[in-house]
Amino acid sequence: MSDSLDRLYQAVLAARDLDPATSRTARLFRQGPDKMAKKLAEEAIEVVIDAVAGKRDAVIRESADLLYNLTVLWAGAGVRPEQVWAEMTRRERMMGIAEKLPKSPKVAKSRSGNRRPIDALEDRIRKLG
Ligand SMILES: N=c1c2ncn([C@@H]3O[C@H](COP(=O)(O)OP(=O)(O)OP(=O)(O)O)[C@@H](O)[C@H]3O)c2ncn1[C@@H]1O[C@H](COP(=O)(O)O)[C@@H](O)[C@H]1O
Repeated sequence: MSDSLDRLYQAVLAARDLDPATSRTARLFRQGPDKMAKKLAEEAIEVVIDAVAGKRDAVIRESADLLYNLTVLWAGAGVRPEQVWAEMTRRERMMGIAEKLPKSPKVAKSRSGNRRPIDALEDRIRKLG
């Protein structure tokens, strides 16, 4: 899958400076990050609605639209796909290590309540050295 997204990302970069009248991607870049974010959110909602409705084929189509709009947003935000793959690999490794760790009491959320389990796990692994 990452190969497809890598190719799409390169295509999005290539379309960035095309004529917005004929290129949706160029138009999105011209409209800026707020529009990119709006389109991505809209696509995510369309995937959700179709999934809840059990429309499998629509979920497939809308998921492709979602991934397209995600790569456009990445490009607009200066995020490269390999940075996302690296983060996913990091988490995969941590989860792999986690399976071998002794079970620990559920990590209490910090007062702000926004502690992500993956970050708490990373702290545990770091403390174990
Ligand atoms: N992969 C895609 C791709 N996936 C989805 N889309 C478009 O994104 C839209 C997502 O659905 P929406 O319901 O949001 O679109 P819509 O119904 O037309 O409504 P609006 O977005 O116009 O409001 C669809 O119109 C699709 O045509 C894409 N548009 C372009 N690409 C690729 O991006 C590259 C650049 O293409 P251009 O943007 O055409 O230069 C090429 O490699 C293309 O294949």
